[in-house]
Order: sequence, then C-alpha cells, then structure tokens
Amino acid sequence: LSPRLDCNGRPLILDRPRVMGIINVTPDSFSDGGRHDTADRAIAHGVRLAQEGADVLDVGGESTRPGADEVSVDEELRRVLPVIERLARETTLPISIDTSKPEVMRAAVQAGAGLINDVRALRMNGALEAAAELAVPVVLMHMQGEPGSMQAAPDYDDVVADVHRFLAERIFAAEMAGIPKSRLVIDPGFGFGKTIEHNLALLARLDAFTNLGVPLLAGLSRKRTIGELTGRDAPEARVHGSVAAHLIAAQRGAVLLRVHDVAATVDALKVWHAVGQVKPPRRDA
Ligand SMILES: Nc1nc2[nH]c(SCC(=O)O)nc2c(=O)[nH]1
Repeated sequence: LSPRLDCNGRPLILDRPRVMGIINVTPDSFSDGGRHDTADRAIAHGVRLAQEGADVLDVGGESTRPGADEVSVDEELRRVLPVIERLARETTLPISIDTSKPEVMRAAVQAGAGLINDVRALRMNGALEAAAELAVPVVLMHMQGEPGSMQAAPDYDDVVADVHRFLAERIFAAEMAGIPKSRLVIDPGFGFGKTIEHNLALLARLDAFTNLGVPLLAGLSRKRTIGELTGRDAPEARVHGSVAAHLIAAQRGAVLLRVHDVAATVDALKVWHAVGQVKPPRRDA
C-alpha cells in the first residue's frame, strides 16, 4: 500500500520516488532586484519546475544554510505568501511551506500550501499544535543545533543511531499532539549539523530509517558534501553529483527527493523505475 498524502486537497502519492522542487524565496536567491521582482521570478521558477516534472514544490523564505541569520515572522510571510498564493493558482501541484514558525505554517496553508516542511521537526513553541490543527502532512527533519552554529563542531556517538532516535522521538511527539503517522514524513537532514563523514554515513545507511514506518525524504541537492566529493565549488556545477546521491537515496528507501534540478532527477528516476519493473525470470518447471 503506497502512502497517499492529502496536501490540502492535492494528492502526493508516494508509490515511487517523487521529486520536490526547491523554490528559495530569499533576497539573494532570485535577483538582486526588489521584492516584487523576487516574487515574480520565484513564481516563474516554480512553474518551470512543475513543467520539468516536479511532484511537489517547496517554498522557503528563511535561508537555513549554515551561518544563515534568523528571519522575522513578518519578513518570512512577506516573502512566501505571494509566491504560494500565485503558485497554487498557476499549478495543480501540492505546495509545501519550508518553515519552522507556527504563524507562517498557518498563513501558508491558508494561502494554499498543503504540506509543512519543518527543518526543526515542530520543536518551536506552538508548532506541534499548529500542525495538528492545520491537518496537513508534515516533514520532520533532523538538525543538530541551529543554522548559525550547527557546522561548528557536529558531534555524534553514532550519527545514524542518534538521528534515528531523534526522529522516533519527534514521531512520538507528533502522534501525542494528534498528528497521525499517516500524515508524517521523516528526513535525516543532510548538512544540518553534520560533517561530510556524517552525511555519507547517513546516505550509506539510509535504509535504517525505513523501520520507523513513515515515508523518507532525502535532500542533498547541490550541498557542500556533493561539492567536496566532486570538487565543484559552484552549486550549479553540482547537478551530476546531486543526481547520483539522490538515485542512491531512492535505492535505499527515500520516496521524496528535495532537489533544485528537477528535470535531471526525473530522468534518472525514470531509468531506475524501468529497471525496477523488470519481472524476475519465470521458473520453468
Ligand atoms: N526537508 C528538508 N528541508 C530542507 N530545507 C533545506 S534548505 C538548505 C539547502 O537546500 O541547501 N534543506 C532541506 C533538507 O535537506 N530537507
């Protein structure tokens, strides 16, 4: 039985690895122009990702890159709401809001978002209650520390066991708050308080998370780990390495891949899916 997430009326069927397209609505992401220009370009980008074959669009107004500063609720709302409202009209895809703030969750769902993608796994005050009341699916991601300091000295006994335990705890907390497992997705949070070795261990042993009984999201797109392994400093030069990493993640249990390069990832998954469809040989008597 394949998990079917009802994202505010728009289905996200996790019957095979699906692609989440990234739309960062942060001032430096689309243009050095003004806010209006940024929104217009973000929306055009989202429409393009939909045409490239994305199954869900992830809209984020708070950069959670290492070293990023906090963004106020008002600023985050000003960035994401216009984009969500127009994307909801111009595409039929489910839209996820990449936020940790309950006020942003509420306003984004009101504006048409159908999935909450929280890099802090509903740990901010009021987030569990907001997600329960909004009754939309939620991605619970692991982060050690906060973006401003998380890469200073990431430390684990066993990164896979530690992240697994954290995600199990957050699933329990969500269920206690009235969010059924059928509305949960988990994510080990590549790059969020992890060294390259930690990220590689999490990818190599990604199948360890499938016993938690909820779909798994992986997001390595254009991240530093890919850059270090391939020697590609420019993020846009990390497409091939990102596609390779996401194919491995799909093979090891991820059913949602959060990517910048939708067309490339969709193509790779088509090849992977076709091979998976090959029937085993008939056992002639
Ligand atoms: N669920 C989920 N949400 C995310 N938001 C970002 S922002 C940093 C970047 O894209 O480099 N990464 C992730 C991720 O890995 N998983």
